[in-house]
Amino acid sequence: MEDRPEVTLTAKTGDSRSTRIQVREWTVDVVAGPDKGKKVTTQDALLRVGSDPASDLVLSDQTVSRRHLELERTAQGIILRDLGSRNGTFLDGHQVMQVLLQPGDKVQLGKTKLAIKQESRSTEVEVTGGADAFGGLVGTSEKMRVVFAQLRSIAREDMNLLVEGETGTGKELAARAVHQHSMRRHGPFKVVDCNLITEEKAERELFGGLRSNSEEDEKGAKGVFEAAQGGTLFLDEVGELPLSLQPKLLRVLESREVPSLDGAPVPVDVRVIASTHRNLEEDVRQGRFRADLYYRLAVARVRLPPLRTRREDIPVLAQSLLRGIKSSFELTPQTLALFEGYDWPGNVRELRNVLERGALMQETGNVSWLDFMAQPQRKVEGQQPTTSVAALVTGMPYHEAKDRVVADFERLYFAEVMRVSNFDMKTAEQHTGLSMQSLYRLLKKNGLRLKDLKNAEGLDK
Ligand SMILES: Nc1ncnc2c1ncn2[C@@H]1O[C@H](COP(=O)(O)OP(=O)(O)OP(=O)(O)O)[C@@H](O)[C@H]1O
Repeated sequence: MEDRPEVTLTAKTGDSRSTRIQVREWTVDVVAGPDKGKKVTTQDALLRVGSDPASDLVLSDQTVSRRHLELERTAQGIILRDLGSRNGTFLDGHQVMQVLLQPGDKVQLGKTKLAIKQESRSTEVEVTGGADAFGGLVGTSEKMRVVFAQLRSIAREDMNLLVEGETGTGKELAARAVHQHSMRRHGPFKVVDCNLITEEKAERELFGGLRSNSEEDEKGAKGVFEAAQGGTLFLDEVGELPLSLQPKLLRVLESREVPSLDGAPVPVDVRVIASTHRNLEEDVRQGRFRADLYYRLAVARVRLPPLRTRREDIPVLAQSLLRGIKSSFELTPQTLALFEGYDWPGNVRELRNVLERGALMQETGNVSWLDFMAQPQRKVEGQQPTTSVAALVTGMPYHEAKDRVVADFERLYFAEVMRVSNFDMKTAEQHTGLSMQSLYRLLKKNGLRLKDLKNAEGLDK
């Protein structure tokens, strides 16, 4: 780094209603190692480095861990955080876990060396002062207010949008908010989980052209593009769409029509919002995702920041989520401090899950909040597992008690079903008797991701 990183998000002008913010670009250069010459330039506040294809800077260096380190641009400068890498992160030969980078620092990880520098280029973003929500998204941090401003202006245009972010950061909520603030708000909002789109299902479920001979299809089930006519189609986890199907999706996006039963094309008027937790640009470079499709989808791009980089949002989010789960429980300053000190790997979804369980326990029993957080090292040693939720809700009105028990049951049930199904969705489909689509949505609703469940079993290193 030539210059010490300065404050990169600065309120420049503005009154109580509106503020203009300068967002500076910064670059991470690989200056030594197998990926020498590779670089990433970003305006985002967070950049993840590792061999995992979902990283922002993906390294092929075998001595680098999948999730090796992250760099966060803050008002104080750029903070480097090692993410528990196998071979460690070094500055001037000293191993570091978390450090504020100084000008000229070179970061060593495995055989790779990185140089980080702030660019002089910047973009001005107008944010509305005091706006702490957009649609269902809540947040008072500057990072979220920038996101709200971006989403608000994208909603007014009718362009396709790619929403990026880690699991549970609110990508689907952002897509819904854009729909609600767009000219299409009176039209439908349809969701497709691209994880579930197989070759066989694609024609029927996505494009609706070729239909099988089943009775349901005879009745004229439409593909989801037709069903979203006049509205918005949300392609959840678009990076999971098989390569073989990508040209078909591209064709629909380009021609704005889908084939009908009789073969004649039907015009479709749909805005597409896609989401991904992956680094799709890297997938394009690696040939896992078609470049032409990527550019069609990512006409506008918005990145949702992880919760650990905007801890100041936690109190307002927690209050809002508690209202959502109709809990009258009041969070103490101690609990909020505990929440603010935690990293929330599952982001806002994990916060919601912790609040659901924790509020119930605090209202009825007296169990530590630490019990519900995912990071095992934060759990209190020697504490007994919590007793059955059913036993704790008898003092509540019936409907409220039922909702609480069902939520608790679903989480336990699906986590166990996935475990005994060896984390195979097909097997779980048979076990549960649910359709793949319902199973997937129930897993998602309960904050259960296959990857995390496997991780917990030590299967996905
Ligand atoms: N900023 C926010 N304000 C309020 N609630 C939020 C926010 N972000 C996420 N949530 C809540 O967290 C949960 C997860 O959100 P959502 O499903 O939109 O995340 P996602 O990024 O699409 O997750 P995934 O990648 O796992 O599909 C939902 O209950 C949502 O209401």
